[in-house]
Amino acid sequence: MSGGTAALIVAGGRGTRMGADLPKQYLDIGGRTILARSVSAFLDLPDIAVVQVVIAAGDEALCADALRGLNDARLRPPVPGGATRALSVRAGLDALADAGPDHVLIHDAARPFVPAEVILAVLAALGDAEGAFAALPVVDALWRADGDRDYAPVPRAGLYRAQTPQGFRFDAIRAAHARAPADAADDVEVARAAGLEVRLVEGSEENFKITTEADLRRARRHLDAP
Ligand SMILES: Nc1ccn([C@@H]2O[C@H](COP(=O)(O)OP(=O)(O)OP(=O)(O)O)[C@@H](O)[C@H]2O)c(=O)n1
Ligand SMILES: C[C@](O)(CO)[C@H](O)COP(=O)(O)O
Repeated sequence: MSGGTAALIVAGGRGTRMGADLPKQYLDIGGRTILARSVSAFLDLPDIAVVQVVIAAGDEALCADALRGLNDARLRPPVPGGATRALSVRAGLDALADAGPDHVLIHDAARPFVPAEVILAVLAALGDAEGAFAALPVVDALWRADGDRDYAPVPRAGLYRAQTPQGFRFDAIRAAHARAPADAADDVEVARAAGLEVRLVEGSEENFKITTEADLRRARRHLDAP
């Protein structure tokens, strides 16, 4: 493959905040794993030419079980990530280099309900920007708390909650990640530090990240919703 758009699904975390017996991306929701749902969201789109999953070293059997039945030539064998999300992204970008994509959409495996329209909106924005990401405005009052008695209001005007996918020109984000700190919060931070122009596009409340057990209950309710 040369050109086109790659999807990079980061699944190298341990899910410590979930506190489950398995890393959260391998948990089943409604008969499919979180990882399989996230990967399928991109395989369902003909716009995606190749999908690369990044896992923690040693998770190969868990990943194979999680993705069993996903027989799509665009899905590459998983590669090992790193100790942080940024290092996992870097490993995934390096693994994609031989495919030579024009663009890459970087997505958390922990966001299994990403709507196609959000993915396509990020992809469309890459038509005339070096990067684009899904985000939602903060709509609740924000407080900075120190314990349950000492807190102060935080102005929320102009604040957004970043989601994924976060999409970029492939060569630009790969070069940026090669120089990025291992603790970069997300790929927008890496891109902007490298001077890339990154657009914000509307995300979705359906595109929530499964982080804690409460999110797992929310996800199961989401599937039952009419
Ligand atoms: N070293 C890491 C850490 C995180 N991730 C991925 O980045 C996404 C967002 O990270 P997060 O929700 O924080 O997942 P975990 O790191 O697994 O969660 P926790 O912080 O609770 O351990 C997840 O799909 C996770 O698998 C990754 O690929 N490599
Ligand atoms: C990248 C991200 O999804 C943007 O909101 C989020 O930062 C990933 O979760 P983490 O807990 O920060 O690893």
